[in-house]
Amino acid sequence: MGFIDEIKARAKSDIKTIVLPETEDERTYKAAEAVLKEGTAKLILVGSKEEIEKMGAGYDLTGATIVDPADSDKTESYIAKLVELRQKKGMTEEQAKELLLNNYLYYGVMMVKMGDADGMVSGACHSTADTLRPCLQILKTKPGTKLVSAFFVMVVPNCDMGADGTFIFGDSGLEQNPDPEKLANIAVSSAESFRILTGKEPIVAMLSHSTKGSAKHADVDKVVEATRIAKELAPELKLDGELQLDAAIVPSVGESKAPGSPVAGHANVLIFPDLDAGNIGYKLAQRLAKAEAYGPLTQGIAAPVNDLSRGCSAEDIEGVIAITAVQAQG
Ligand SMILES: CC(C)(COP(=O)(O)OP(=O)(O)OC[C@H]1O[C@@H](n2cnc3c(N)ncnc32)[C@H](O)[C@@H]1OP(=O)(O)O)[C@@H](O)C(=O)NCCC(=O)NCCS
Ligand SMILES: CC(=O)OP(=O)(O)O
Repeated sequence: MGFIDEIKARAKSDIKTIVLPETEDERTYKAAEAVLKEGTAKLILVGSKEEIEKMGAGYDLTGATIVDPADSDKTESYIAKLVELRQKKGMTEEQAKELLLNNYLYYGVMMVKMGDADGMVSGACHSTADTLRPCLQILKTKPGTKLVSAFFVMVVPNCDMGADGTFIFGDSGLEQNPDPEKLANIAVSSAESFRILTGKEPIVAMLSHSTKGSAKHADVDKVVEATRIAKELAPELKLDGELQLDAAIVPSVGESKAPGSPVAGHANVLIFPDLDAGNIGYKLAQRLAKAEAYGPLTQGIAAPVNDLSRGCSAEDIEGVIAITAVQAQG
């Protein structure tokens, strides 16, 4: 069974409720129909009832719950809770009401916060910043974590590298220019996400344009320092750096450029030095190697809320809903 089929089977074993707030986008309905048919999650569609009826007319949405913030009896309590949570940031009742009635992403996040849903998937027609900001503001980090970061699960066809073609790429969605400490945290969290989602041992490469001192630059120093911190944070992890991409995933190149490294040539978790590299890297693999790309998935956040690329397909949304449901199983 491939990665996403295994995830769907896991999702079906303990069904969770996922909110979809992008009811203005056709892909939401196509994905919702597929998820409901397959039974990977229960769904809540948030939006204007008239719009959902109109846009969803051609789809079988049997079993989905439709919540219109304008007439839901929960809206008042969400407004009060949002004011309580964001009062220190100057949020007034009018502002909370305006946000919750007009921005369905905020409404969806409040449903998760209040325990009325287990997770949320959004981002097909909102930028990552607009999708993740409400999640970060309202849900915050999970206990014991200081940093939320984002990763993609990449499934490369006909590939014997990584875990039979499956990789995690982090951070490819959120942290723009992580310092060494943040980069180390991204590495440790990404390793944990790999273990949770694939059930396999993570082998983590801290990527750079240099392998073991082959180039000198402050950017290389950053990755070397991040590697040191990550090893301190998680000494049991198979993690090494700094490694170039070929040294990280191609066994023969790994042996010649980084002999003796426990990671070189075998990495399945790729940690990029910054968001330029991570975001460009995942799109290269997706578009040129035709890899399946699920994400940006968040880690370190208090509840499972996941983003999408605006370039995603309905099938990508369907996959991310199943992954979110599995994350919600804890
Ligand atoms: C997500 C993003 C908007 C957060 O940026 P920001 O400028 O810090 O936004 P804000 O200052 O409004 O932060 C919102 C809240 O999230 C918190 N936050 C931001 N980044 C965080 C992180 N990585 N981990 C935990 N909390 C974080 C802030 O502390 C703030 O909390 P507060 O409002 O309670 O004080 C920003 O990191 C971003 O734009 N990233 C790039 C996204 C992108 O375009 N990716 C490429 C496509 S995938
Ligand atoms: C992940 C990503 O790049 O998102 P978008 O394409 O929406 O900017």
